[in-house]
Amino acid sequence: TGLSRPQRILKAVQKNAKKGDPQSVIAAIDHYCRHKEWAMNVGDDKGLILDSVVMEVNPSSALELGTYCGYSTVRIARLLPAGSTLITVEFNPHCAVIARQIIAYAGLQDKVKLMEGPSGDLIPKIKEQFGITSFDFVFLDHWKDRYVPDTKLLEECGLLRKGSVLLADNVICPGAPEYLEYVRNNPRYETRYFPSNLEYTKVEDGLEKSVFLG
Ligand SMILES: Oc1cc(-c2ccc(F)cc2)cc2cccnc12
Ligand SMILES: [Mg+2]
Repeated sequence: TGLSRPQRILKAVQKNAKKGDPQSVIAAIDHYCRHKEWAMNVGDDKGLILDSVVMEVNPSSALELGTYCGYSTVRIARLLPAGSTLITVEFNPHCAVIARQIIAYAGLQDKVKLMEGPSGDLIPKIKEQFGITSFDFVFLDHWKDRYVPDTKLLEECGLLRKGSVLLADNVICPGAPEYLEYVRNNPRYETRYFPSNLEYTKVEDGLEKSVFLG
């Protein structure tokens, strides 16, 4: 009973962050999850790698699979150029409710479109719903058994183009072995592993960056 973990995270943001200041929202969540209670945000260590890849790609169109409370949504959207759109997909309606509030608190609601539902059902609807031809950048951070089917679906729906960059969280912990197998043995991808650690811990984890070659 009482507040859920996402609700406690939202409360920490409202208490410790400044409205309209994405960096303070990120810092408030990281402080709470490092010192009060762990949560499955990409976190500050892997977040620096995420930031550098987003800045390198400088995407006009970006997709995130797995919103959770919106921490990485804020990390990505804060770096997007004016006029760009980040679509984020969340399966859990309660998380979606919290994420919308955290994204709005950061002042990034105009750059972000949150879709609620299973990624496998929503990905085929993105083109018609948002008029997006393809994604420059995709962040995979949802359930690990969906990484391969959703990557194949993005290919089949023509949502990837030559040079599209996929960045996948948790390829070591909890692990996405089938996904690593898929991108590392596929001539249509140029892939590289960025070692880091599981959010707020010393446990090994990392991000796999894969460029679609068309
Ligand atoms: O970054 C993440 C971490 C974990 C996770 C949960 C329990 C552990 F003991 C270790 C890792 C799960 C995720 C599920 C979805 C997206 N990201 C996750
Ligand atoms: Mg993750």
